[in-house]
Amino acid sequence: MHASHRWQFWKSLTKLGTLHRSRQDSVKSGTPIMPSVDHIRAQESTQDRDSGDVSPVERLVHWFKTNGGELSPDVDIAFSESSGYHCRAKRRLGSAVVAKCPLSLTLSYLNLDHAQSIVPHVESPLVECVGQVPNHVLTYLLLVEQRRHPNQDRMKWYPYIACLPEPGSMTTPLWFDNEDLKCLTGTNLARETSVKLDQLTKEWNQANNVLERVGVNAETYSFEWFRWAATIISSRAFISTHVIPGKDTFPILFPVVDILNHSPIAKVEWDFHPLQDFAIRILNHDSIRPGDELYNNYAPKQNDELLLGYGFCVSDNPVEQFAIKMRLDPRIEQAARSLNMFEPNNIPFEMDTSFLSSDSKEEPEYLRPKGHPFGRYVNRVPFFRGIPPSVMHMFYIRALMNLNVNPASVKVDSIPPRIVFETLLLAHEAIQKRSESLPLSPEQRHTFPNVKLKYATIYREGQAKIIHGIRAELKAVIAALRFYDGVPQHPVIVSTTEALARLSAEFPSHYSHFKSGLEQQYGVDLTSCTQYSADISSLEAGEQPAELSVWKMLLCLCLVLYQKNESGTTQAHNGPQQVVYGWMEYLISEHPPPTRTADMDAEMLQDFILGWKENEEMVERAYTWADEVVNRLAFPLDEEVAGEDVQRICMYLEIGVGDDAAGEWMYRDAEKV
Ligand SMILES: C[S@@+](CC[C@H](N)C(=O)[O-])C[C@H]1O[C@@H](n2cnc3c(N)ncnc32)[C@H](O)[C@@H]1O
Repeated sequence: MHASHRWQFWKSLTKLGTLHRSRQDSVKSGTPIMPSVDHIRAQESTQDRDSGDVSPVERLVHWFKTNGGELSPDVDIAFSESSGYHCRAKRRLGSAVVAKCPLSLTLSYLNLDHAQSIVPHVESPLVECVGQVPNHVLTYLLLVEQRRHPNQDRMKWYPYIACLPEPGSMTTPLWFDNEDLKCLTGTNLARETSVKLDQLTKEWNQANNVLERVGVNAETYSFEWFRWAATIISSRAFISTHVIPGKDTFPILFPVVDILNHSPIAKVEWDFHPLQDFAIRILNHDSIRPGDELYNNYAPKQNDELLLGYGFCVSDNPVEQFAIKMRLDPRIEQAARSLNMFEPNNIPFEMDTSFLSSDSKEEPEYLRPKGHPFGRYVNRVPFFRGIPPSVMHMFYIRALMNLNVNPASVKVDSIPPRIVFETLLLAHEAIQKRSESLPLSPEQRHTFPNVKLKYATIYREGQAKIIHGIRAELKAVIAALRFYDGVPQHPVIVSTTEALARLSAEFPSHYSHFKSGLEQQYGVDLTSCTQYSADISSLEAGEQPAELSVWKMLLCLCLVLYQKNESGTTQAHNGPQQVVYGWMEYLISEHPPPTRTADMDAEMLQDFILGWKENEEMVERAYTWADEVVNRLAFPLDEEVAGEDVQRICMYLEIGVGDDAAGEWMYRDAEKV
């Protein structure tokens, strides 16, 4: 089979579960029929080779070979606590084929279907259930029957079943107790586990109804054993497609071929001969040394799939991604559609538009960390490349809504920086929120109370690393724009602290008046910037942060100063810098001043705006504008002031309009913004 074929096959392989870490029989219903793990291991290790006793694995190999299976003479099947059964090279491999299993030894529902002649029939009361329960459920029932039959050693697959892991050693989340499940809190698997358990319960109930109807004793098929069979299938079954073409796909067990463990870097080939057999070949068999473990490659699987299906995870899994589900409110989506925002020519950032034609509601979407082997998403804006296009498109739509921008007025090949910035804020806010339920662990743990917790922790921490990595990437851009000191030369994010510093430098007398207004109205002192920052961020005005109101006053004053300068009645103290005027020019272009005034607290204005009386009408109009601008464009930013975490209210401000360099920050890598 060619590599691409193999990849496809693996991709569609059914999901699987766990191994025989400790094969004690945890099933409550009486004495275990099969030997316990300790018993097996005792047999595997202390076997007296001359006594004629046969260990379970020897019995398996004997059964396999005498029934047409092939196992390379250069390999051994070994058992260890950490790897369960696995395959090792005894010596250099003479051939690429490790094991080949004939179709006649496979186990699936098909063995119960006496109308077919592809695989041998088994005699069982379950034959009555064919066509009455889904095929995969019938396979679970057959497995349970084989495992729990009173004369199990006379059953067709006894040597194989005797080497399968027991319920007590299952480590998929279907076997997690409440303590173990806590470790999944905040991860996507928390929900998927409960969905899967619900589905299994439903299937079990339906199977019970059918068993009762056809007169099969349902006691054998307890939920515990049903769940065991489902885990065996998810952790080691293949799909039938390539070996039994022309039939609907179903899970099928290939004894012995399924004994190889997974390595994401193993180079293997799956060699299917339709209606005959299936062999596993090691492509680099020449480089295998005696004693090496021989691995299969279950395909590039993420840890959620590995944990849920197989009960283990790979540390630093190179293909790990973070599944996200984010949807627009259906009414917003409908409105956006009617504005043609789902047309390929309206997709921003040069993103791939294929998501428009796929049913994105069905397909999982993933955040991808830097250096991911699948590559990242195409996006003109480097720091958006870890986020899937459909999700970025959603943030973009919401950004236009927030800014009240008509999509028809935006050229998607030159999106204004303020829109990109709003999109960035929304993306950061959403990712930040999602990441809060998955905090990064302060230190790496090395010991765990049980295997389930070990793998759940590897999964959880891998997920946390990705979402916090993406969050940090976005945050770094915001942080790089955040401005604290000096004279800004480019777009910046400022709080009122820095904006007031500019006012002080450029309009000292207006600043002094404003400063006393702050003291009078809020009791905050501007003599120390740090003290002011800490005080203002802890104050509320009405139900809102007081800093919002300060911004309104400040922008009102700045607009008045700007308009008076325009009309030639005032000039900035510090002449050429005039950052304040540049900011006003930019804000006016974003939000033109209104022609009417709204209600306001005139007395309050008086405290902040020097010369308010003489320019009453102008000030009131300026305040109306400032109120709208702040409500639309100001945003909260969490940061540390004097060792405390506080929330500042900030503005993104460019200096003037038509500055071609204003959007440079959007196309630089996050670290270089
Ligand atoms: C197809 S079986 C492989 C044979 C298995 N070791 C056994 O004892 O039967 C898949 C199971 O092996 C275990 N396994 C496979 N690869 C593993 C790995 N890299 N690390 C830990 N366990 C692994 C998991 O329990 C998984 O559910």
